[in-house]
Amino acid sequence: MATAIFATAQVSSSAAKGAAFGGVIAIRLLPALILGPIAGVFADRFDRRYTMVVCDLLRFVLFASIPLVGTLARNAGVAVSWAAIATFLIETVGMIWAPAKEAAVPNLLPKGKLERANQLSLVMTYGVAPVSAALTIVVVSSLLKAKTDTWASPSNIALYFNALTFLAAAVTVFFGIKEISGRSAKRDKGEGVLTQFLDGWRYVGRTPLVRGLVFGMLGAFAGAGVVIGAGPFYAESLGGGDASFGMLFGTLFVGLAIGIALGPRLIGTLSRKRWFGASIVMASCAVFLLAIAPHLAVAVLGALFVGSGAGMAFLAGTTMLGTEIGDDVRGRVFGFVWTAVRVVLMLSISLSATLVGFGGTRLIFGVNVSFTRILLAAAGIVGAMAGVLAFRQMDDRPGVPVLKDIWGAVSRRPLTVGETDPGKGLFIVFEGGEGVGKSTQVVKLAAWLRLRGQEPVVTREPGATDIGMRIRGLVLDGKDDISPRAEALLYAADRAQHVTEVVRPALAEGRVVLSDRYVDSSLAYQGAGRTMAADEISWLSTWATGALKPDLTILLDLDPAVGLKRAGERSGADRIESESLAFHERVRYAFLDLASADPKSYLVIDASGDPEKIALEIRERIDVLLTREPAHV
Ligand SMILES: Nc1ncnc2c1ncn2[C@@H]1O[C@H](COP(=O)(O)OP(=O)(O)OP(=O)(O)O)[C@@H](O)[C@H]1O
Ligand SMILES: Cc1cn([C@H]2C[C@H](O)[C@@H](COP(=O)(O)O)O2)c(=O)[nH]c1=O
Repeated sequence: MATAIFATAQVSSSAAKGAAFGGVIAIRLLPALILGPIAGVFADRFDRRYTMVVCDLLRFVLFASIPLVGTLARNAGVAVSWAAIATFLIETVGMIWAPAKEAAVPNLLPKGKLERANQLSLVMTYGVAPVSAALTIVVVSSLLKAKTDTWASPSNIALYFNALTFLAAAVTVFFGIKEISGRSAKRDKGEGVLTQFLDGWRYVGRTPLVRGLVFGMLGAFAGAGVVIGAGPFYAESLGGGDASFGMLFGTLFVGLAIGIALGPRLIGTLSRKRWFGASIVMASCAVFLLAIAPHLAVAVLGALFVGSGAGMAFLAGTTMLGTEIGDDVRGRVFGFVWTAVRVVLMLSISLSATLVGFGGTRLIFGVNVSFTRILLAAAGIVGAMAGVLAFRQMDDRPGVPVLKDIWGAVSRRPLTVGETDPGKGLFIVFEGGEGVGKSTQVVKLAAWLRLRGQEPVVTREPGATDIGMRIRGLVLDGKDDISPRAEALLYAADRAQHVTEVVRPALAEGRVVLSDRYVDSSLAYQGAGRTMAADEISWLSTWATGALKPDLTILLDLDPAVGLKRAGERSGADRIESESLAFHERVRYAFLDLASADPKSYLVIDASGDPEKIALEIRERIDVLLTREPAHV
């Protein structure tokens, strides 16, 4: 806004003002075309914190230079030319900054909190920031009305302020968020820039999830572009003018905010992959409703649904880009998606505005139909097709009826698998990496419970049943190459038998069950360790256990290097213990992520301390649980 207003302020005729405004906007989009495809390589190749800091410092200097050059040159031609060049450079730098930032954020948060973080970020970016910017510019303009020709004109002040925000961001990221550099130290694998660039494109092409995300996002943005481009003519076709257009546009944004703010609460546990496709289909159907709306009231309803569908799809899409795509390629995927989205949006806005301008009205079956409506109907159909395509590419619950699944999630009765009453017992699970002391603590807690007159059932995974023992032999002792999917299924099979044969009967009798490992081990080892999709592993375990959840999970957290050393001193390394340290580090962080996403269900303990102190900490928590639940005493 500041740069476009600055450019228009430098010229006087209305044609020149229009050209200056449009020129600045066009220049802002140009770098996306030129630089977008390789911007992601920067984010994957270099330290993301330094990339962000350097980009912000450059933007600070460039923004400040626009009013400075204007004041010093005292020549409209020079000022506007430099504004255009600086704007181009700012946008170019922004193209490099954005994938670095987007790729860094998922490493700073537990996976379970990323959706919340994205909600906050989207509301700030598209809600709070533009409104505050518009208000600031109104206030600054009215305060400085008399000083339009000096260095302190409103647009100059806005630009200096803008420059300072980038300086503040650079300082914050450099000194305050050092963790951004944390997990990226081993990223440079000696590959050339071109190889990394091509690898990124190949990854987008061959990964169904990313393909689905790209189809869906591009379809949604093309539809949004058509709605924006055709908007003024559409308002006319409803018999309204600028006020109707303003109302529809405003409603679209209200819908967007509603989708982003309330969507996750509405759909509860529905698979995010299904939610993404379904939201695009919903937004596209609403675009079709706009096309056939007979009057403004129906069109306002349509705009509300277009906005909320788009908001939900945007939130689900950005969250999945963060949670489902590996750190090493995430920058390139973000770079690719943002570039494609900008180009599609720009093209669809300008093409649709041009087309409806020339299109006029057509006579169809004796009815006068404006070309705007035909275009909107086509956009609705294309968008819905993109949504269905995305849904099919990404569906993680094939065979589960879609509408029933959505209704189950909305009505809080998700279509889980054979969910049964867990009984009145207490189910305590010990989790953590290798050698953290789970078995040691299970024995200590069992002994304490016996002193209190309880007879706990002590069990473990894998291997608590006869079948489980054979599975344990296969997954841990065998030298065979087991594929990740087969491994996940073997652990799930052990778990199904374990729950049916040992855990549920004991809980039904009201006993306390202490299990050394459960579902979280699969999420951590097969999900994060083997880098399989977490929600697929989760679904498999839910199916295997009939959705039986522990009452408390005690997570013993320890540096894997220390744990593996402890375990190695005890016995030789098995198939999983022999995995790399990086594998075990991923496992550790996955356990911590799970605990921080649901802190009430976990007790996280530093396992490097004295075993007796750890046992005391556990007893204190169990004591509270047993006292609160008289059935177990
Ligand atoms: N807090 C502790 N400090 C030091 N050593 C410990 C501690 N707790 C347990 N150990 C020792 O570490 C080794 C591994 O402990 P334990 O078998 O209880 O771990 P675990 O988590 O069950 O391991 P795994 O998952 O590999 O079966 C044992 O030799 C045990 O005596
Ligand atoms: C339940 C479960 C376990 N694992 C792995 C984790 C360990 O390496 C072994 C079990 O050995 P322990 O000495 O009994 O702790 O199996 C896994 O990868 N996935 C799982 O679901």
